[in-house]
Amino acid sequence: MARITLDHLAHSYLARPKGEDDYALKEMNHEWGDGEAYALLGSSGCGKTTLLNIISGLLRPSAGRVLFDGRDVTDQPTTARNIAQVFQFPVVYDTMTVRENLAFPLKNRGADAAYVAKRVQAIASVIGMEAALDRKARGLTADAKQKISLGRGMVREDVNALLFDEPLTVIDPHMKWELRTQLKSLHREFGHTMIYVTHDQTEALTFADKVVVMYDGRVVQIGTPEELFETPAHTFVGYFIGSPGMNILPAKIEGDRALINGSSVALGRHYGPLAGDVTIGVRPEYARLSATEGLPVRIARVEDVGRHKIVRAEFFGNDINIIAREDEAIGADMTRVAFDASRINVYADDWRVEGEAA
Ligand SMILES: Nc1ncnc2c1ncn2[C@@H]1O[C@H](COP(=O)(O)OP(=O)(O)OP(=O)(O)O)[C@@H](O)[C@H]1O
Repeated sequence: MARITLDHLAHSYLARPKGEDDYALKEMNHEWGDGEAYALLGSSGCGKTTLLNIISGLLRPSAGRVLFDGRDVTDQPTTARNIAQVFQFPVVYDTMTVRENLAFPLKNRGADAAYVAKRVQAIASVIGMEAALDRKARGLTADAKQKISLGRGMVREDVNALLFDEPLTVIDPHMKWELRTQLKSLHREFGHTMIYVTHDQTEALTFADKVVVMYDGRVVQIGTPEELFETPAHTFVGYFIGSPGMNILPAKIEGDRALINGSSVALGRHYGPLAGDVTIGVRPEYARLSATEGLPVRIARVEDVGRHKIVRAEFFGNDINIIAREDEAIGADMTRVAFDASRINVYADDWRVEGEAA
């Protein structure tokens, strides 16, 4: 397994990039820990696949270096990097049996027969295909073929890293959950460095120790699911993670208070003067309706989603979402919203500002 270093890494698909906008990946410097499971999360076109292809060696970056355990691999082809990859669509040999497909990466490297047999059996059990081991891959469903691809990706124990590019797209929803859980337990067992590309936050949050959130060619935050929830480093993270995402409300900050349309809201921390476009971020979980407390709000509708209710409302001309308990009565007298001061984040030009203890 390897520690992966991205050193002044940047990529443009243009031959002569002029400004920053011409870069699919803006310059980044990161070190990803040996044996950790990372999810690369972001919306379509933010650069996830570009970054994964640079790490795997399918793409040479236009600037910077990639290092595995401190060793420069930037100019090495994929085959020399000793990594396993699983793509969105199945890569299997139709004329081979499931067993032969799973054994292929091991036999290719000259592993001995007893080890291959044992390992194939273990992986077949992880992907739930023990009963189909002697069937030809031809004729299997796309779902089953993708499970074989996942198995082939995981069969070798000696790889530097395991890279997944949206591998569960063709898998049915129930199996998705099961495979994700299996991947996670496999990671615990073998400690592979894993990088998993997805645009699905549930997939990212259940799979990864650390989630790398990308936006517009940049890594905007690397954090645990809890950090992304509690202290999003960028408003995009606040908005993208959570269901619904964080409320972003224009405000003026004065010390330990935010002014919204002239009304004052307590903050958990103290802030110095801020430049740029200033907003506060409040998760719907940390906003509550009240008859007496807080600022005026107008409820537009209430959605009962089973576990809780999502209240869609208007707040000084902005949309705001509030999560209410399932058993909470929402009467006509609920005309105010109050926020949990210690959970409010402050942003200047979309980046989180770290306040001082009040
Ligand atoms: N081969 C290419 N040539 C030119 N531009 C490309 C190429 N591949 C990707 N891009 C551009 O680079 C940017 C990043 O694309 P990339 O595929 O890395 O994003 P992504 O986050 O993986 O998106 P998706 O989830 O849709 O796969 C996009 O603007 C895309 O249009």
